[in-house]
Amino acid sequence: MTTAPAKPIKLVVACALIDADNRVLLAQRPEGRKMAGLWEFPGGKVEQGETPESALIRELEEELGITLPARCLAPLTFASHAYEDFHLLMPLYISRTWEGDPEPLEFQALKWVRAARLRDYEMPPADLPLIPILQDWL
Ligand SMILES: Nc1nc2c([nH]c(=O)n2[C@@H]2O[C@H](COP(=O)(O)OP(=O)(O)OP(=O)(O)O)[C@@H](O)[C@H]2O)c(=O)[nH]1
Repeated sequence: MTTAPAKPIKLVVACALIDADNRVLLAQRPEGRKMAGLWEFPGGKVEQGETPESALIRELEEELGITLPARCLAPLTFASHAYEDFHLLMPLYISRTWEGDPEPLEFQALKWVRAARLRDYEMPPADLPLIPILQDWL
């Protein structure tokens, strides 16, 4: 019997930013990248030497221009999804508090979305199981 070779696990951290109207921030992936045009939670890969929290704080600063102290991040849930060439493991944090107005520095667009409307936005397959969890929570 043969077993398929294990895919590398890619550790990506992401955050559901929630505004005063209880809407969640979705970001549209830029042109020219894999899954361009899909809507995702801001975040990115954990690099060597980083904790998940420090990676997320760095990504939110680079991608959105916001400052978010680690104490403002709470763990919400995670995604575990087999893509073709890697297995994605993505802790999803949640936050209601940060400094600055999110700007689409590395995205095509940003959108504040009500929980009930999340399915109107096409998201990467790994994110689909996260939607009902967020809807229950919000
Ligand atoms: N930030 C973020 N990434 C997500 C989400 N859902 C999801 O499948 N991903 C995947 O997680 C990976 C994030 O890596 P990345 O931010 O460094 O983006 P990337 O496309 O440049 O990755 P690459 O450098 O391997 O090509 C991508 O493969 C992206 O498709 C999500 O909601 N937020």
